Amino acid sequence: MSAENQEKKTEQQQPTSIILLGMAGSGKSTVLQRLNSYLHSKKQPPYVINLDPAVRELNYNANIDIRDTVDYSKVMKQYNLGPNGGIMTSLNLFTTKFDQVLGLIEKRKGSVQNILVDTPGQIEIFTWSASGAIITDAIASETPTVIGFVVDTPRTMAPATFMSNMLYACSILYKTRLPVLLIFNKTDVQDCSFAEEWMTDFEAFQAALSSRSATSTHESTNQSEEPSYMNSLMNSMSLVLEEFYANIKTVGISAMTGAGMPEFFDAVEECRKEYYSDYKPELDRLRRERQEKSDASKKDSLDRLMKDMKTDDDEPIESDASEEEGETLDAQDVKGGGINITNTSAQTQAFDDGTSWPRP
Ligand SMILES: Nc1nc2c(ncn2[C@@H]2O[C@H](COP(=O)(O)OP(=O)(O)OP(=O)(O)O)[C@@H](O)[C@H]2O)c(=O)[nH]1
Repeated sequence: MSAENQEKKTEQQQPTSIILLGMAGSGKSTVLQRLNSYLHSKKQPPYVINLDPAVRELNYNANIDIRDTVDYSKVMKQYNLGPNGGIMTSLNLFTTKFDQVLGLIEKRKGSVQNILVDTPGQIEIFTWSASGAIITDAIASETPTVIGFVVDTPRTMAPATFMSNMLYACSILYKTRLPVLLIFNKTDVQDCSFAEEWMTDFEAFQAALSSRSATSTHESTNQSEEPSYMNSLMNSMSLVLEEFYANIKTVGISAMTGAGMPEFFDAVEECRKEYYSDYKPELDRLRRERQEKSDASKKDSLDRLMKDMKTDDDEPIESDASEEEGETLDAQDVKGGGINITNTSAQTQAFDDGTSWPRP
């Protein structure tokens, strides 16, 4: 088999990771539950990861659940944090062990077709934190990854809410560099055709803006109360987002009734193709650049060290003192430059270091 065919075959065997993001209450967990049950009904059970440490009850069975590893309420108490700080710190602690999650994903690659990832309700904690970026990058470097941005369709009928969602989705696209699928959820309450029209027809969005208040989901009869700066700002934004609209995929679903599931997976398949054609080459290029930079900096340090050693003492160095005394360096000493990194008492209590991952 040629190398190209072999590569294609390996690509086909990779499961697709779908990371669900969205504003609080948009329905991420319900969507995940629906996707999970749909895939089970198709005899293609997915691998499910919950990254929300603060959720009380999950309405699906997660293979990996952050709550099994980090105790969110203990983290809050011991570090004196509020709810958002607690979620962020829990995610940071979990990220330190994410290599184990990747190991489990690696093992399941041949047997699952989809990996579903649920994220914390407070979207900014995941999208704008270092740990969120590390987790997303780690998953995306391991498997073809799609960001599923869940939108609450009935609420997005207000032009300002619609625009906020679009700007957020756009910022996530630029931040993660991964294919984004806009999931218009709750179509049992409100059909999403109006939003798709606003995305393709600028005049339709303008007409909606002039017939209702920017923050209202209904058409208004009293148009004089509309602040005109808001309308013109949103008109301009809509024009700016034209390029984004042209390249983004959308799908309407109802997590409640299960409508739109086949269309959802068709759209995911399209995004997966995009990942391989557009995103993966870019990710590989960035990774190569990072590697080259790190190699160059290592070589530079080594050269300087050799130079210093030569000027300090012109005689060649024959043996290391520790070797003479029969001591050996362990990996920890080498990596930490002799500094011992220890867990704080709070860390050891809140973060169960010895956890063997449940239900892998
Ligand atoms: N009618 C309708 N309601 C839905 C649908 N999907 C979710 N909901 C409701 O929306 C509310 C929020 O759903 P969740 O799944 O908790 O949303 P979430 O985004 O995970 O919430 P956080 O994690 O707290 O941000 C719940 O009351 C759900 O029952 C849907 O397709 N149709």
